[in-house]
Amino acid sequence: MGNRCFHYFEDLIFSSNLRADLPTIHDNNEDESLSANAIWDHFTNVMDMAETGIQAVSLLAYIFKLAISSQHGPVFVLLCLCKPVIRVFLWRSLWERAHVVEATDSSYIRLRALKEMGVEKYRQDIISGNIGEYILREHAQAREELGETSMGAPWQIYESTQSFGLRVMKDLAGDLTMLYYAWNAVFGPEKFSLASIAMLQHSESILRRTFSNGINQIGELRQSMNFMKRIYGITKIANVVEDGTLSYPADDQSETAGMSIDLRNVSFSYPGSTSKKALDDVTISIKSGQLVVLVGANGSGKSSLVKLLARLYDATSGQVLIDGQDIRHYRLIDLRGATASLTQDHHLYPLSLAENIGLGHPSQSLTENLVHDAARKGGADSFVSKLKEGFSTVLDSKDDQYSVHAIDISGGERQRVVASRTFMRFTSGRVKLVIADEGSSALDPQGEWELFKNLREERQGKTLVFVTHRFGHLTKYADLILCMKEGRLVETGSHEELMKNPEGEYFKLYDRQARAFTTDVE
Ligand SMILES: Nc1ncnc2c1ncn2[C@@H]1O[C@H](COP(=O)(O)OP(=O)(O)OP(=O)(O)O)[C@@H](O)[C@H]1O
Repeated sequence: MGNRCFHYFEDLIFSSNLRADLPTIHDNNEDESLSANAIWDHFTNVMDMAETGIQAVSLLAYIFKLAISSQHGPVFVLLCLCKPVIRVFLWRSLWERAHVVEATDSSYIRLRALKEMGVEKYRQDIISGNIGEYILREHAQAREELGETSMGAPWQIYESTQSFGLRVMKDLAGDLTMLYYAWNAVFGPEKFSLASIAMLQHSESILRRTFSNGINQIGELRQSMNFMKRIYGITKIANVVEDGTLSYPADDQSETAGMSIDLRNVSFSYPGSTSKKALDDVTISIKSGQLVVLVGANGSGKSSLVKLLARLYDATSGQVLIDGQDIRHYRLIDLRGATASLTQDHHLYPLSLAENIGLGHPSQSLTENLVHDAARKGGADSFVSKLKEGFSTVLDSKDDQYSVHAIDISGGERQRVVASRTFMRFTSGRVKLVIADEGSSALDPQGEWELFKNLREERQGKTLVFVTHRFGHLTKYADLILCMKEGRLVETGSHEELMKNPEGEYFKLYDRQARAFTTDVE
């Protein structure tokens, strides 16, 4: 039963995660804490609390009966309950109110950041940079600066801020039964037998403990119930990027045409971003079948632009038109099927290399000759064939604690596998837009040259949009070069046209790169 519940929660989270798009993940990132383990813990908490509740009611009935039979009546029962009841009313929990927790203490923030550097991800940099001592020193200093400030959880800190008077009142309420015994001992000793005092005291202390436990758990109960509610909430979260209804490509569209793209006054800010816009009033027209190259300094908005084309995000304002229609009107499944993207952010899946390539076209992922052909075009075949298990090799998944493989490949080899996946995608015959965002950044010059050559050979019926910092391979073949600066489109044209303006951004970027090879001047 436990296992089945656990798997049910696990599958629910897994399918919701797979369904969510990027802005939705951003908006709901608090739900990273949502795991089947956590839910199972909360579920068992609720069960424990129900048990405590039943215990408390039974004990109360028992004490009531005892008190009546020993002639102390309901007054004594009321006194017993005073403390727990007062605690209920004075209970102060952060979970009772909507709250946002933000750390503002700079020493606290620094201490947390330094602690974070203890994880494996930073080991190599810390060892090779020889900065272990530095981190320890800074950590000690931040700890000292933090002084007595609590590092506790926000809800604990909140509970401890209750006024002194109220806390004293809560404590005094616990001594009322003792006062009752004392009063009776002095003014009516005949009412008590030693046996009845012992029994009442014993039952009272059990009742108090049970109530205290229950009350301590009230905050947890709320937290647990809210947590459990969230699991059902995540299945209902609608994606921010809404689906459209139009098929793509439209039936009347030529089978052989690539995607045409128009951006009209497009501005874009990332969800939650308070800094400047990633794209600011960009207007672009890309014709069907063109080879377009996007250039610009770091942070100029190139990747953001191609993310809008892949509809990973929607523009904040303005319009993106695909073949004359608003991109939001098309069915997402069609648009994504018509787009092949190759970026430096792509990862390999913890599956075999064959599947890693084959998943470019999932329904043909096991078709060996297609996979091998894609691997050849992506430049992965030569290194894969040298691996002992060839295309069946499963790479070591660093996140899998039970993984016993020790096989890993270089950054450039990974990029070749991802590029092969893109060539595999072409075999669907549905691709009309190819986006390559620095997808060759880790390749050696020969590999990069071959990749671009192979991509150009596949360009029939496709529009190609490349993002690059390296001029040469691509810019000389470009039908259109778009030059970005600080989120704005500052220049467009062919290489020859743009090179005619020595004051232009493109000329400066090109010139700086060319001079690196011809002079020693910085
Ligand atoms: N996920 C994100 N959340 C918030 N801001 C982002 C995010 N990604 C990028 N930005 C910001 O958006 C702006 C444009 O970034 P973008 O990645 O589009 O630039 P780029 O031209 O591709 O840069 P690079 O050449 O370094 O890859 C930058 O100011 C960047 O800091």
